[in-house]
Amino acid sequence: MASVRDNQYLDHELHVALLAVQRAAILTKSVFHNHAKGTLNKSDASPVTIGDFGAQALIISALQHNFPDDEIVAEEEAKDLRGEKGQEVRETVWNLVSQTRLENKEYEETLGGSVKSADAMLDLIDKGDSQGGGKGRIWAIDPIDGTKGFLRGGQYAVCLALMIDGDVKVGVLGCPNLPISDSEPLTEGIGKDASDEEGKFGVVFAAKEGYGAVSCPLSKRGDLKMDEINMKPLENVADATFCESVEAGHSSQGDAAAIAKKLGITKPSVRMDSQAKYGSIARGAGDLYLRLPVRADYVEKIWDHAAGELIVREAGGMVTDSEGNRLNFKLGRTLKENKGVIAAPKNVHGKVIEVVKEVLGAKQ
Ligand SMILES: Nc1ncnc2c1ncn2[C@@H]1O[C@H](COP(=O)(O)O)[C@@H](OP(=O)(O)O)[C@H]1O
Ligand SMILES: [Mg+2]
Ligand SMILES: [Mg+2]
Ligand SMILES: [Mg+2]
Repeated sequence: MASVRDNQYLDHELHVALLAVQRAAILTKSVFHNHAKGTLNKSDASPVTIGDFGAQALIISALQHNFPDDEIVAEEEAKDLRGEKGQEVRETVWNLVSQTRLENKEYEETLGGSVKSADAMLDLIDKGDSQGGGKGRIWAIDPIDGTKGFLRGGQYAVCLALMIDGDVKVGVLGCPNLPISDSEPLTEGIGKDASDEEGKFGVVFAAKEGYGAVSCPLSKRGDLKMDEINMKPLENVADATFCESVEAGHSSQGDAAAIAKKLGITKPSVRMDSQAKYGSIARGAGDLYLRLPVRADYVEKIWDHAAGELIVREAGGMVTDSEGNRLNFKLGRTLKENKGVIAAPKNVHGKVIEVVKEVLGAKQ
């Protein structure tokens, strides 16, 4: 198979996305270790931190520099950082954004260098307000996915995807707290080699549609030494390790346990925040990702899935909703046609969906 690296189609996009995610991950890592996280509560009562704002500003700055005509759907907005009320948080975020750069100067130039001012930073954050849809080039950004994990010291991911006419073409996930090595077992917390070592920390996963998936250590320089990754072959679904959200409010852990039992799975679930779940199964550290609706009225957001979905598919897996339908990224900022997410190796995906339908159907 052609690899992510050996074809020029969308190569600049992939390169910029990889560098932008690495730079943003340097910022989030520094917040994770050195700062009060400056948590605010959003209107839906979910948290957002200075790390989320700073990472979004840096990623959008890099995209605007390289692809000024592209649209951007990003999770956060700058409203709470504006005016007198927002001054303190704004200044903290600005400090972070103005100080964070890749150590490799050439790479930093590729990203367009620093943001010019605090006001420019706020405007960049608000450039992520596209309504999305099925036409043209649209980037989806989740600057910190798994904010609750980030606050708890668990897993989180910096997520960036490019959609063209509603199809995900490029996906990048920076996971600063996952083990660097693809052969480490599935982990809930910080991997033993995830700490700084020659400027390396955690892992970045990437995929380009039709060209496979890769992983590479995150590094302060922005170096890109990529290895191909693949889902682990799984002959018997009963032997699977499955992962799910740490947050019971995001995915029904009771339904997942019932599904696992019916599939004959005996290993306990690995609970992990964020799209690190997609990256982990794509590199064969686990087999299944089950995300089962808790509330009928919740609609999944495109930035929570776009990058991870492509990475799992390109690593040889299949990703659908709980009814077996592909995720539809063409409908705006949300996946309004889909409920839940089931990611699995292709050969067992049908069996898993059958059991998911039985278990969810029996509740109605
Ligand atoms: N009721 C709900 N059901 C499913 N997902 C939810 C949810 N409420 C919030 N989320 C999403 O779950 C994401 C985290 O997923 P996970 O549980 O896999 O770590 C959050 O992303 P953010 O942390 O970017 O806000 C948020 O968008
Ligand atoms: Mg959020
Ligand atoms: Mg998210
Ligand atoms: Mg987020």
